Amino acid sequence: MKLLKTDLQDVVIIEPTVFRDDRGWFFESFNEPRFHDELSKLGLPIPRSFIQDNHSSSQKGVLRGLHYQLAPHAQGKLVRVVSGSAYDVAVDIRKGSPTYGKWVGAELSAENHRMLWIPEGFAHGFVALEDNTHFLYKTTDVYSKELERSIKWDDPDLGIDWPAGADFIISEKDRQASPLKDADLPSLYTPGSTQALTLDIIGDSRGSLIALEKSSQIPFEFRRVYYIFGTQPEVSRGFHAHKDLRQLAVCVSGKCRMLMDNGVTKEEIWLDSPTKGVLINNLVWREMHDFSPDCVLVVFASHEYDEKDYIRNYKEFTNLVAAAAVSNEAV
Ligand SMILES: Cc1cn([C@H]2C[C@H](O)[C@@H](COP(=O)(O)OP(=O)(O)O[C@H]3O[C@@H](C)C(=O)[C@@H](O)[C@H]3O)O2)c(=O)[nH]c1=O
Repeated sequence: MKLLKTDLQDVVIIEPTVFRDDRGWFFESFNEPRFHDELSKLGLPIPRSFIQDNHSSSQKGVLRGLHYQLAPHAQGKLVRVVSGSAYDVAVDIRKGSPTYGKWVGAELSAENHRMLWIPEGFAHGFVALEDNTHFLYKTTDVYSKELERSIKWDDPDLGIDWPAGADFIISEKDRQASPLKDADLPSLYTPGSTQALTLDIIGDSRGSLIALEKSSQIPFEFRRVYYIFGTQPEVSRGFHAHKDLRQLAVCVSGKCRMLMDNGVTKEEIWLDSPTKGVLINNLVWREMHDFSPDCVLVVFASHEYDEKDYIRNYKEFTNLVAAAAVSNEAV
């Protein structure tokens, strides 16, 4: 499997290794460890696990998009075509992103077996270039009718260079979509999201060194660093969320199990190497379990300590998540 960069840093084309013989061909259409490994090599974040698969069929000229979902059901999509061909487009719609409003396109076909990885925070659309184009995709979150949104496919502010052809066939919903300037958009980071990071090692014969700098490794201005150590294995900690605070946690020695919950889905990650970090955005309920006796957990925090920023009651947390979803819907 080869990952090819596009003009949008986080969007990549995946070219699987196809094994051909006189019977036909074979390829791995998805291999999670390899996918994660290849993303890490490009310094890209590891996505949440895929939890839904979709399959659509379109006749030539059908244009679907530009679609996305808001938090807490934002979706990353791994898309491919298994019959026919399509011109596939991803648009960076993350407010505050250096590539905000920029788009990339790629031809995906049953023939070239190419896939496109479109992370959360991007809008997605495609036009079928042939009849009977079958589009298959994996998503990192479930479909949400309430949180799905569309941006107008021909918004002049985007200037997408769709392949020329006959009149496109477009659903009524997509005809009614907003232009980017009026759309309800995600931010560069999504409250309620977490992200596993593989930290770059600078090493030589003397050993390894990891340097954490704002921007390259820590995507926020950090104002505080603290560390947790000497926690007994039977003791669990955390059990709170933050209204605004964002953090990056790394076990520089030993290990512990982090449980992160955005009020809708739960994720677990073992911090068991100084090369593994986890970015925890605001509105994430976190718990830390199974500390090894030698565990030293270093945390980089976006703000100084402020008790008022803590949400220590789980019910209050889920109420806040629900209120954030409703206010997203109302925008
Ligand atoms: C996307 C989706 C739709 N549906 C239903 C809703 C509706 O009744 C019917 C058809 O939905 P749509 O018209 O929105 O289908 P479609 O226009 O194909 O939507 C898709 O477009 C591409 C570009 C994407 O990126 C996808 O995420 C998705 O938004 O299927 C689900 O039940 N689950 C799903 O995951």
